[in-house]
Amino acid sequence: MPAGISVAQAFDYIVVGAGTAGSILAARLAEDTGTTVCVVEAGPADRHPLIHVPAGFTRLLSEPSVTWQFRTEPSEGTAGRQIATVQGRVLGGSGAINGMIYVRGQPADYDHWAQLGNRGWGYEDLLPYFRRVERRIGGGSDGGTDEAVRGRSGPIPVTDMDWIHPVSEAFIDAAVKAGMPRNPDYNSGDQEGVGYFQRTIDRGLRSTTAKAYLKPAMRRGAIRLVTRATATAVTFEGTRATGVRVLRDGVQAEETIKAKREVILCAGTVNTARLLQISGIGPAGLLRDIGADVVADRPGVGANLIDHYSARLVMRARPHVVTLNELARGPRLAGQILRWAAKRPSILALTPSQIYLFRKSSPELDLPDLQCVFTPGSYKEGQHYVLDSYPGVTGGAWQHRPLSRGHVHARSLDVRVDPVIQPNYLAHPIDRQVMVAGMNFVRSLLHSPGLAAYLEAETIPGDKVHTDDEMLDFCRRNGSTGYHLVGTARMGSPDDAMAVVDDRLKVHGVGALRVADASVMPGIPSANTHTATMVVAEKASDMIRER
Ligand SMILES: Cc1cc2nc3c(=O)[nH]c(=O)nc-3n(C[C@H](O)[C@H](O)[C@H](O)COP(=O)(O)OP(=O)(O)OC[C@H]3O[C@@H](n4cnc5c(N)ncnc54)[C@H](O)[C@@H]3O)c2cc1C
Repeated sequence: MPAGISVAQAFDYIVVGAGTAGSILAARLAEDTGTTVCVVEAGPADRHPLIHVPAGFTRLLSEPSVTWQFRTEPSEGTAGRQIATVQGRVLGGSGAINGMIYVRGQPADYDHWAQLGNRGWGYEDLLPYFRRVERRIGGGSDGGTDEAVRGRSGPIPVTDMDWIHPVSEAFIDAAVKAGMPRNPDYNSGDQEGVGYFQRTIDRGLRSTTAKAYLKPAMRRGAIRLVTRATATAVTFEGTRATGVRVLRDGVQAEETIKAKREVILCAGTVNTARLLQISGIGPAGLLRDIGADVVADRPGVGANLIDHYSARLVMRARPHVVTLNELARGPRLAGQILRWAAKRPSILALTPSQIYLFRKSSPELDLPDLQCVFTPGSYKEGQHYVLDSYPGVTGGAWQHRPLSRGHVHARSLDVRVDPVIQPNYLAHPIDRQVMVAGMNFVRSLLHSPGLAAYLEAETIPGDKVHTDDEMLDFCRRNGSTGYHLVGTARMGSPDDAMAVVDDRLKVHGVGALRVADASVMPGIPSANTHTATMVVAEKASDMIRER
């Protein structure tokens, strides 16, 4: 780690944020001989051991040394509650603390982006990038992998679930009996069905873009990574971005790093919007309120915030059933640790949910609009990821493509003051309807005859909830973030007043500034958002390198 940042040296590119997207982008840009890249990351290096052990996920969420401990604003959709919407603040970003579930989404998601006028962002355009990211391991000829669609040699390992519980199999059987197809590969372009999630876990360890892209690129040189350094503003000459001001941990004075070609923001959906606003790019009224000099009046900066809102049901399992709740304690846990150390299937290398179900909430629909999940473990009511003291299982649901839209607004020019984050969950009536349909379906599966040998009673929501209105009320009081925030710097054409970047990810109204992270997505994919973010970064790198 350098003792100071040389303000004298200018880099070709400055990448703000060494998260999911920033780590890919910096690595790709540095592939061109002679190109210099400086990466500024607010968080520390990824030395925390729980980053690398998949089961560490639950603990990391409350670990302020590697996270932004953001909270949403109260809203009607959350019955006035605030929700902790933690984001990664460490090398690897949210990808270093996420659930490691690997979902591409539906071709129609990306075709919709293209239909909005974003040239080159349709599914067929993006397929080479989906393939370039991944190293699909397993799923050979009889495992349903279409070699023309999947990638076998990319940096990010994608593996199949290797830890199978009998109650998980019973849940899948129940879904099949209810008419769901068992899908051999939901990442093939045809998502509908039920089965086990694919994961970004390899030989028991989490993969991140920092480990898979950035670190190997740094060993080749040409990248200067500065951790524990928060970008406080983009600097401009007129409307051309010239660099970033940064504040390093424990240092009072800001320093300026200069970019000869471009500044690229990869700070994530919340921080990118806030950084644009405090740098003077955003709705003029908001900029004036926080005291920012207006560089470009772009009303869309911070608008269009989208997230998946999820809720869960819990069933108490019969006393003889050994669920994750029991395996994660005492001598059984010791056994699991030994298995993990020996690289055998273990609960230490699990994703938070193991089973997916992609489903249409109504038969008239063309495509699934719901993601439902199942895991043979359960958490205490009102507490995030604290296991129950009795055997239990959890089912959950969220709507793939919510229509509710929220916003991120800086409260202050000081990056240490958290911004307003208002996702407006369940504000749209269709979102409420689809949420309830998803919960009702999962509930029906949990109570199906095939599961009766394993499960004895519903504990959450339990017998207080019968009607759709009661289920909606339950979701409002108990639902939570999917941690899939996107959209606050959305892509769109110059004549779209609410667009923030164009389809080459250049920020409208200014020069030498791009955004390349989850914030540019105009709509939320029908997926957990890590894969789509990696694809945005891969495509951005080709556009910047004019390839
Ligand atoms: C808890 C959690 C669980 C999730 N689970 C899954 C999952 O299982 N599967 C899935 O597909 N998706 C999942 N996601 C979503 C997925 O991880 C994100 O969509 C994706 O990582 C976003 O990537 P990004 O590059 O936009 O932002 P990030 O990866 O968050 O990177 C942004 C980086 O920029 C840094 N930064 C921010 N502001 C500044 C600043 N001013 N100066 C310097 N650096 C800055 C941050 O510290 C961070 O490292 C999850 C997310 C979370 C938070």
